Amino acid sequence: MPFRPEAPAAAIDQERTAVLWCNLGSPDEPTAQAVRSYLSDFLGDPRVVEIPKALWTPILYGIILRTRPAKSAAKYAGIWMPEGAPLKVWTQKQAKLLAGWLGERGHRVTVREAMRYGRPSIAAQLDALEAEGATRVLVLQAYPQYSGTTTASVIDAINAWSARKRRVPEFRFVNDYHGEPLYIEALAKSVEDHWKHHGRPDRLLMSFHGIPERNIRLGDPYQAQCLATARWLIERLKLADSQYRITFQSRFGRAKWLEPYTEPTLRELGASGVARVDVLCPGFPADCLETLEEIAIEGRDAFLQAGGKEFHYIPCLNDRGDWITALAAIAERHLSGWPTRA
Ligand SMILES: C=CC1=C(C)c2cc3[nH]c(cc4nc(cc5[nH]c(cc1n2)c(C)c5CCC(=O)O)C(CCC(=O)O)=C4C)c(C)c3C=C
Ligand SMILES: [Fe+2]
Ligand SMILES: [Fe+2]
Repeated sequence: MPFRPEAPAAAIDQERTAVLWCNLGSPDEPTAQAVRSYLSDFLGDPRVVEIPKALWTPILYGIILRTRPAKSAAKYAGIWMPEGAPLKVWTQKQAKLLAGWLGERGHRVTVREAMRYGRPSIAAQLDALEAEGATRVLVLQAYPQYSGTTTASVIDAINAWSARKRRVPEFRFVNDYHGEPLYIEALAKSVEDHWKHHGRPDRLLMSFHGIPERNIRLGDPYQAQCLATARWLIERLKLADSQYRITFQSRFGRAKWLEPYTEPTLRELGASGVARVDVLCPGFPADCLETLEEIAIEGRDAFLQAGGKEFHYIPCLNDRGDWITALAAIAERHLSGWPTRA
């Protein structure tokens, strides 16, 4: 039988577009066992801990994974939602809302959430999209500021999946959106909404997740992007220098991480007579352990114990309409040129 190529029109009709909304991920349950499995995946990622494997593996398995899982599990238990881990619940909801928004604008795209560590994994979601016939995938990440430790690690996971495939879909990656005006506007509105109900604080503290300072010296643009996001927000909210602080949280290990550190800053503010502080975490689009526990519980305690009088935690963007609109605008811009309209 002679070879009969498919008609070009039929081939084009078979193109399917998808958006993969990626976030860090959480353990399946708030138990030491589930946290151990999650942390071994997370902390075994060479993008996250850049210590040579021969040195790091014995420390990770011999020390960290013996003690940290139970402690972290207790913290997760304190913030767990009826539907599951907050980060997963919000990320899933964001994917649904984004799909609805894009659908209403006439785009024929599938949106799926995926987790870099834990479930649903990036590989499992790409397998599902492949089974549904997706031939183009736009990869969006829940990290507005680029870091090798997060953004590049998601790209590594996509590449690892692709390495096992004969037909690799056409991928597009959005590496950051730290200066996206609609993202800044959604953050500003979330702060203004809070202030409308609760009045204004003496200080607004903007806390970003930290990374080792060494990563910055080696070329990671993360710190510059966090500072730029904060700067846009400060300008939009018309804050004077005395009205805000920018800090970095979640230091891990003994190396120097980005400074100033969040918790010591909260203590310093409480001790120096600042009565009320409001904390916003602009780098986290979804509430999670780092915001609900480390800031809203531990940070509050630190500030009040040091002498502060009133502590307000301003929630992450989560399912705010203005944030979903921002996300959809970013998606739409990067979908352009792909025929997604029915
Ligand atoms: C060990 C090094 C770590 C680096 C580097 C790091 C960078 C980094 N992380 C986020 C966002 C999140 N991290 C979260 C939890 C978390 N982070 C680390 C360590 C590093 N993060 C650990 C060990 C943990 C797990 C919890 C614990 O045991 O303390 C989370 C929350 C996850 C959840 O389930 O809620 C987020 C989100 C960013 C943005 C970042 C670099 C820019
Ligand atoms: Fe982290
Ligand atoms: Fe933490």
